[in-house]
Amino acid sequence: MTDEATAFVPGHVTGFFSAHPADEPVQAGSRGAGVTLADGVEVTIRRPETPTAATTQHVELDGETVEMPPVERVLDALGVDAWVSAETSLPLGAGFGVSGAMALGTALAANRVFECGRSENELTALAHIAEVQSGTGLGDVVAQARGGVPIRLDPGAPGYGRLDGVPERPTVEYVTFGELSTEDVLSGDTTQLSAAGEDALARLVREPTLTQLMYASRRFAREAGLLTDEVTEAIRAVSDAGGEASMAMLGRTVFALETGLSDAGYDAVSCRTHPAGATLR
Ligand SMILES: Nc1ncnc2c1ncn2[C@@H]1O[C@H](COP(=O)(O)OP(=O)(O)O)[C@@H](O)[C@H]1O
Ligand SMILES: CC(C)(COP(=O)(O)O)[C@@H](O)C(=O)O
Repeated sequence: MTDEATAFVPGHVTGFFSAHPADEPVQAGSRGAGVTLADGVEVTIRRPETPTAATTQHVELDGETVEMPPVERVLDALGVDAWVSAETSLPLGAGFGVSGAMALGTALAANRVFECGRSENELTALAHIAEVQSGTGLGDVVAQARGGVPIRLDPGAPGYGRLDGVPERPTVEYVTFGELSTEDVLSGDTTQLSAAGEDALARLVREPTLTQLMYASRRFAREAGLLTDEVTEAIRAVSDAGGEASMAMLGRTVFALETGLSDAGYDAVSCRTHPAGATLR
């Protein structure tokens, strides 16, 4: 038995997606594609020192207490009380899948500390359901559990969702101009956005390459009406400098292949694709 465990979950930038609600959250989710990042989230789970109500569900991110509904849902689903502390270099709420990473990392680490006896698919499903029920994500968790450049062909947790991938592991750069509330977008009318997402997926399935991923993502961002001025300007500057960039969903963030953003004069963060899924340290 151990009193502490730590899991690493890669960040995940979605290039395009379509929303697929379902009566059962395990079957709900998104179709789409994106890139998992070696810049991720380390989630540590500890048994509460004094098991009182005030301390049992305590979530910290980079030393600050945060409200993180998906994490609390995961702990409730496992029937455990824990202290959760996470560290990341990624900005929260800006399209990097931080909430999904915290949910999946919590599931993996709590399973070890409290000896819940769940399998990887069961833990991925718990985190996926928690994100869907919280309205903070639809497809990040299953993408983060896979790693690489995931293509989400069918929505849902393992056993329902179906994934493939672009067989490349690019270095990407990213720059963020701020948050975009996932909850607000997903709780609105996603009809137009999802139609654009389905078109983008059909393109990528026909041509599963990085160039097509970036082209389909740019087209999606425009057709979904999600572009902001600074994002549009950065994408255009990367294109003018001969690179390929698009908007990270859902955030006021731009990601580009290789050195596209720095070549266009932006002070960007460079990051490798994460080749595998989430893992316990
Ligand atoms: N300072 C913060 N900024 C944005 N979200 C925050 C913050 N603190 C806590 N949260 C919670 O984190 C979650 C962010 O989820 P989401 O918008 O999907 O971002 P991400 O792309 O990082 O997953 C939301 O549940 C939100 O309530
Ligand atoms: C794009 C989004 C719906 C939200 O992503 P984030 O804002 O990073 O939580 C993601 O969960 C997906 O289904 O692809």
